Amino acid sequence: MANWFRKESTAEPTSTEEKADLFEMQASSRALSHSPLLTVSGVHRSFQVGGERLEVLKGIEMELKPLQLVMLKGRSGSGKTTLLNLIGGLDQPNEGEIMFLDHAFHLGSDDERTLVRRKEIGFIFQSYALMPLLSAWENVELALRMAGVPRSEWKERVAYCLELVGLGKRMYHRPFELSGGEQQRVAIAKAIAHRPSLILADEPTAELDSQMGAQIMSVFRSMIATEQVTICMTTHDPTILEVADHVYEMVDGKFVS
Ligand SMILES: Nc1ncnc2c1ncn2[C@@H]1O[C@H](COP(=O)(O)OP(=O)(O)OP(=O)(O)O)[C@@H](O)[C@H]1O
Repeated sequence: MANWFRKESTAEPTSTEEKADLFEMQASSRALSHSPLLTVSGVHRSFQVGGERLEVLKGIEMELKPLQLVMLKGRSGSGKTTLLNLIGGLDQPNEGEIMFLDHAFHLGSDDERTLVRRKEIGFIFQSYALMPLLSAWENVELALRMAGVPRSEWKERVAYCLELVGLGKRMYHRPFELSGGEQQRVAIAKAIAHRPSLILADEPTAELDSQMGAQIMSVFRSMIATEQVTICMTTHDPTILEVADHVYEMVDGKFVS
């Protein structure tokens, strides 16, 4: 663990609880300081496909500042999801650095990145990724259980998150009893429930009509204000891009300005 936690005090955290406390302290001090939440420097990612090497990311430089809504745009296959996976610690670069809070995602082991991810990152996918047999309430509760949030906090937090996304009256519906926009709002409540500092969303509005897409963006905006979260998402939709604080355009594995 020596490389993983930057020493801001002389005592290394040892237990999972101590590490969790440290994450929270780092996240809140980061939000106050306005220094970047995430920095990507010189990142390359390639894949071996058959006998060939496919260069997908070719030197990415990027920064996410606290409380920003940042969007990645680019043609299909340009590398947006590959980058989102690296930022979320689901994958590692072949070259370059990814610093998230004070964690070096390019160096950490799978287990170390998983620990940070569970605590600090929420994911939202185009296809909602809800458990079909569980109600909206149970889906959000499951996210809290997975993140190790004490059971005593679940009830209040689940109710709060579902209210935040405007589903106060649909808490006990199962996914098939909800519209696409409502299902995506459950997915958002799930992603935010454990109080992450970063939300990563891959095409969160792609399955929705423009009115529902606009509603999701308005939920994102209120989440940034009330939950002190930073959001990085991919989109193809030009009307949605207008809402962003910053847009990175990817062309063939690189950002163009
Ligand atoms: N694990 C992998 N192995 C091999 N090739 C991969 C892998 N992951 C991604 N790729 C390739 O990398 C390229 C970029 O894929 P990526 O999913 O990042 O694009 P994208 O910009 O998100 O596209 P879309 O908008 O269609 O989702 C594609 O050509 C894809 O086939």
